[in-house]
Amino acid sequence: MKTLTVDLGERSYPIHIGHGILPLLPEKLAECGIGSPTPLLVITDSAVAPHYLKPVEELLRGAGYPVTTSVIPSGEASKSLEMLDELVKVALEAGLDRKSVIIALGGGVVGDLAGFVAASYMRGIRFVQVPTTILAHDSSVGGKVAVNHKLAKNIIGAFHQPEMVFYALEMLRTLPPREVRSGLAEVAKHGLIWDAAFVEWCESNADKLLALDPEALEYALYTGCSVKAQVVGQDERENGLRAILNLGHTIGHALEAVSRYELLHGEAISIGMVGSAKLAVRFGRDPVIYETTKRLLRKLELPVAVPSHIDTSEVMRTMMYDKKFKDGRTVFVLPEAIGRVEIVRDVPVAWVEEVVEELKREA
Ligand SMILES: NC(=O)c1ccc[n+]([C@@H]2O[C@H](COP(=O)([O-])OP(=O)(O)OC[C@H]3O[C@@H](n4cnc5c(N)ncnc54)[C@H](O)[C@@H]3O)[C@@H](O)[C@H]2O)c1
Ligand SMILES: O=C(O)C(=O)C[C@@H](O)[C@H](O)[C@H](O)COP(=O)(O)O
Ligand SMILES: [Zn+2]
Repeated sequence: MKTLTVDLGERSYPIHIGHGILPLLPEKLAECGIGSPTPLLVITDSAVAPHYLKPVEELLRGAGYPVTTSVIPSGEASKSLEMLDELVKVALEAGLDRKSVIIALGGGVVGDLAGFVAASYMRGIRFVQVPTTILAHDSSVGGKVAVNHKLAKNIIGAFHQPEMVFYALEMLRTLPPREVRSGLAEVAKHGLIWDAAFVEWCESNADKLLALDPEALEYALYTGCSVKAQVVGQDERENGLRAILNLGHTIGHALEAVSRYELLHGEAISIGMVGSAKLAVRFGRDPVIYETTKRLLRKLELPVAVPSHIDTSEVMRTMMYDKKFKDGRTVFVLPEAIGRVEIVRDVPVAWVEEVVEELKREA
């Protein structure tokens, strides 16, 4: 097992990562100040529960924790105010108080939702991330928790850091192949924003990653978590640097919403990252950036074009709700080289629209 730290002063926390570490969960909980008999509410989803809820529950009960469980429907639709309401009811009926702890056992949907329940229940209780997807190497770190509004993704949320991230990689074995690919988009993103050598490594090891080779996966997820931890450690609340983690997300979030979440998060972000590379080339950056980005994402078997049925004007309208846009002015994260990005203001809306159209023609 390896351990990283998200360095945030009194809100610092460990990320434990490794294969076969699940049995260590109670011990690691106790180490971060959540000793038994702290009451726990384990929130998970309907696709994760059949594999992992019972073992996790047995482990925790065996260590003396009183455990309540709640299983939400799997899928993005669960990141909603209705589900928040439902989980608050569960928490109240279980008698959770301000000393209780929520355990988010699942992917980014469970993590974002359960984290937001933790951020808002009784004005904030502690929570722990137990990620079960590749994508969640990103979502479980950094404390962005949220639900969606029908007009915009992640628009109702908070910054609420977990007490610990416990990443037992043996749980990734049951991931459907499409979810494996989707998660690899955020792995690629961490390379593209921060580490050119890691981008090269991902390209050379794409086959191993897609086949869930344990060693390759552990290296990639450790590296991805470490990039995220470094960025969040320098800018917890996205006053500057942290915005780089949004590479591909301005176009990507709009595509996700307009596709009614038919496109998975990583798929939409993959297309968005190709769009950002195209925009960078329009600003005079080296076309090699675009070619490398696209080649890497293709190697990871991710989509690199906008599905032809997506309506460009709806994408443009939805994009205007982006949290980075201020006073109607566009703000984009664009690559300036492989492994390095810049924040660019006032990207002409016409260029963005043309790029989305180009990406559609390439479908
Ligand atoms: N907070 C953040 O910083 C952040 C970062 C990136 C993404 N996100 C959010 O994360 C969400 C996407 O996360 P995701 O891709 O993990 O999606 P997800 O949570 O929906 O999980 C993907 C699918 O895999 C299933 N699943 C999860 N773990 C499994 C396992 N081990 N075995 C079998 N099936 C499993 C889930 O039930 C679901 O059907 C989006 O809502 C996105 O906005 C948040
Ligand atoms: O942690 C961050 O900061 C990120 O931007 C990570 C993204 O991968 C993630 O999708 C995040 O939820 C996007 O945040 P948002 O503030 O643009 O909704
Ligand atoms: Zn993301």
